[in-house]
Amino acid sequence: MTDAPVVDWDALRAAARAALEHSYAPYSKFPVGAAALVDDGRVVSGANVENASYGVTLCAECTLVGQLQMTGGGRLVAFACVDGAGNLLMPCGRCRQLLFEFGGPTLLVDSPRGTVPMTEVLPDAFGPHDLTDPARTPEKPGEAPQ
Ligand SMILES: O=c1ccn([C@H]2C[C@H](O)[C@@H](CO)O2)c(=O)[nH]1
Ligand SMILES: [Zn+2]
Repeated sequence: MTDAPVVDWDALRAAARAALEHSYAPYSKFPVGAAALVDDGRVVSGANVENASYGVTLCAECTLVGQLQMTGGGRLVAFACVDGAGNLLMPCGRCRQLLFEFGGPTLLVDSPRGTVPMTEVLPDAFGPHDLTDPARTPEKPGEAPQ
């Protein structure tokens, strides 16, 4: 049993708000900023990047995961996401799946009703553990199979 991680939620929310600066949301005019604590202490962030072909839009969580991978990978421990007014947002369905890959069931999500674990945000998640063929399954979430 590992101890609950120490999370500076104020700092994480501040990082999510800072990420808003990089949002490209000319169509929805709904900027989103996201930030996450990584198990090595890093904080990674992302912002939504929209497209004239609306469905091609990248949520803030997508660019956050891109930054995670491009700065050394690791496992997400805690996550926060805000709108342009700085209000906490819950990730959309697709992003819940995206976050599960890199945070697993213990990822803590900052929500308007308090901190909730991924098991509540995405119950009965489909994940790496469902790919039973070892050749296809990472050793642990966020770790690519060799
Ligand atoms: O979890 C979410 C949900 C929505 N958005 C973005 C996508 C789009 O640019 C805008 C309005 O849906 O909000 C995110 O970035 N993350
Ligand atoms: Zn999303």
